[in-house]
Amino acid sequence: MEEDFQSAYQEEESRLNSALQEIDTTLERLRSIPVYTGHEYTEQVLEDSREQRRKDLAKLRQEPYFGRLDFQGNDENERKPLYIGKIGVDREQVSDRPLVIDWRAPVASLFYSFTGGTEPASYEAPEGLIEGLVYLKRNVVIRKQILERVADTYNRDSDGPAVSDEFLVYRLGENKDNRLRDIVSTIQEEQDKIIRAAKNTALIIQGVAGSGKTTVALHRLAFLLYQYKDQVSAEKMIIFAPNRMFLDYISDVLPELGVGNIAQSTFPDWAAGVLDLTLPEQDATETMNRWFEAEGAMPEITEETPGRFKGSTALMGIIEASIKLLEGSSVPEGDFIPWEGAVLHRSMILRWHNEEYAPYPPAKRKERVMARIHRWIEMELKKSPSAAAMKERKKKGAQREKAYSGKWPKYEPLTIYKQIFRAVKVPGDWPAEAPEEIPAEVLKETAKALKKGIVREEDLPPLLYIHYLLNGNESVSRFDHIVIDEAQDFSPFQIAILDLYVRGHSFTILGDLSQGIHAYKGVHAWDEMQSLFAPEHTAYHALTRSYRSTMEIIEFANGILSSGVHSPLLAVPVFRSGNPVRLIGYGEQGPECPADETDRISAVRSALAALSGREYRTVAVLARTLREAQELYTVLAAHFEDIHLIDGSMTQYMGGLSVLPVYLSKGLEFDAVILTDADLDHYGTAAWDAKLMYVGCTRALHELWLLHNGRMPAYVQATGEETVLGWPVLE
Ligand SMILES: Nc1ncnc2c1ncn2[C@@H]1O[C@H](COP(=O)(O)OP(=O)(O)OP(=O)(O)O)[C@@H](O)[C@H]1O
Repeated sequence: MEEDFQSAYQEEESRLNSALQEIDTTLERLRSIPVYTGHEYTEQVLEDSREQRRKDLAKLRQEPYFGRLDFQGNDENERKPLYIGKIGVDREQVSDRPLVIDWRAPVASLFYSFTGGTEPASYEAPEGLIEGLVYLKRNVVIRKQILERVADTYNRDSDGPAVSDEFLVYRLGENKDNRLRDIVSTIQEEQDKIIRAAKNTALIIQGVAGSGKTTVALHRLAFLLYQYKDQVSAEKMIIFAPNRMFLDYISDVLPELGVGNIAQSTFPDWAAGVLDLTLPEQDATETMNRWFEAEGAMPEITEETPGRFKGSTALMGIIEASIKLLEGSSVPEGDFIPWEGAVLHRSMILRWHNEEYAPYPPAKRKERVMARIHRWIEMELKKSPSAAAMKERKKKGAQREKAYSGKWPKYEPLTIYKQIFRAVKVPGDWPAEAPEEIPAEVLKETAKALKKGIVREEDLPPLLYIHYLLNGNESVSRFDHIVIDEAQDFSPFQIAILDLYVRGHSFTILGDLSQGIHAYKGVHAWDEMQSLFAPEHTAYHALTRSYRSTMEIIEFANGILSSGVHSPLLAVPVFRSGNPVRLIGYGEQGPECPADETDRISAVRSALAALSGREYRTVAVLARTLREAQELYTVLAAHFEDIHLIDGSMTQYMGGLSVLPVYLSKGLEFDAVILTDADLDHYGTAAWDAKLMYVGCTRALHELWLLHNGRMPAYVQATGEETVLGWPVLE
């Protein structure tokens, strides 16, 4: 075994040296060609491609590839070692086998999809299905040109037919810094299927916590840019994420994959841009406070909860009907008379409006009709008997034109939205009462907020829809692809709106219903979203394997899922074992928690002190509410360096020691997590409380400690080998 390893290592070292030499020689040759700065088009194109190659090779020199796959196609007479890296590079002689194959290339898909066994494997190439035998799947770790590790994940010539998880487990065991990383060297089969799925589909992915949803979505973007390079561009792709700090957290992955310029936004930021609205900055925080900071049980969520109703397609119907009503009565009453003696009959204006410009949306239609009226005025002016009369008429005509334009309905989304909720005076022929389909409580609350000038996040989809119905989307350039992360917090209405702004229903929609802590506005079942698309335009995938946490943490979190969240979607762990989950009561004593240090803050301090010897790079203290997080932070800041409070307003994730309310931890991960207040005073027995607890527990990669004062909810079960009670014994 050791001998095999030695020889594999030597073989790879010598291949690395020759690859580096080849890269250097090519690079030297390319650098010796003078840079072309002239105006000849063909020369410019050649120079661009040389420059791209110089850049690729310079990058490749540090870490040329990460994997090797030995494959022999059925119609080939020898097995070929294929080296797979983040960037593909051809040899100087293009007919030769590439020096490095891009991980997104068709043949490289075998590196991910091959799951062992002696049967032939196949991949889809442009020329058709290629079948053959895989002999070797090998991971190599190269850093700064040094070969650090060689691990065979599959070897046909050895005994075991299965693909080994050893390298994956090694990778997962590493400590993390403050950024999400690429996973090109260890993408798993079920993830690869999603990454390489066809472009024009609304993919809906339900994935348990830590199943790689965010990571997979980012790799998928890189794949789409490679596979459909003539049809899509990075500038026309967008990622929607829950907040700006999360966008910062994921911001390194795409550049690592050689992809730049993809827009990243939160839905409110994007919507505010389309609507040209300035949203009050505190809005999201206010909504969070309403739902997460209140004492006692969460209010019941029904279809009449404002966020749920305003996110429903029922409201879309109400808006459509209201705009129709407005449109039907938009041409002002009476003929248009620019000055005495000239008459443009309303019947003519109606003909323009209802027939000639009928295909245009209302706001555009009004623009066209008014432009036509303007042209009519100019023709009439020419009939003036004298220059003086013309001047007089011109002045009067302009005034009346302006007045006439003012009599049209105000085609402005916020005004119409306020009218629908009867927060302002409604147009003359609208009924005084609001549409009866709007639940009374929603009507009252929304009208009250709108009268005060408050626009909430939940008001954005309806506002956008009104904007769309008024103006159409002809003038905006549509996206080539949209990624929606944490999609369980999105409403069907949001998705329906985004579908108007993307070509070919090209979506990657990822989320986890078990983490649906924003159920007051998000979906409760994926069908709510899937039913927006025709069956041939949508596909559903489930990711059940979880990569983030140790087996102990996953098993423990599964207990919360099954007995608290009541979800059948349990996570399947990778075989990576770590320390047991620790449950500690404040009142308990231990060698690291002296008798007098029995309160909450002392317990957290003791826990942090105990963990500090373990060299974790990111540690989180998760409180139940923001207020409690703030209190903890104030005290801890005096004792610990590199400590940060995450309060929802941050735009950057700093790593180190973070103190935050549990609901803001969604999407993030930490080497170690201390979840304070894991007791019945802070987490009730409802599924929603269990979801919050599940989110908190699944943030931990290697270590999870729960501190509690008194009884814990029944779904926190201290059974089995994966948990241990009390403080650790001093080592
Ligand atoms: N195939 C893989 N190889 C190595 N690491 C992986 C793989 N898949 C996922 N991971 C790691 O697992 C962790 C979780 O990934 P990610 O945050 O993308 O998951 P998620 O499903 O979005 O999680 P959550 O819903 O809990 O926020 C990350 O550290 C990621 O690097």
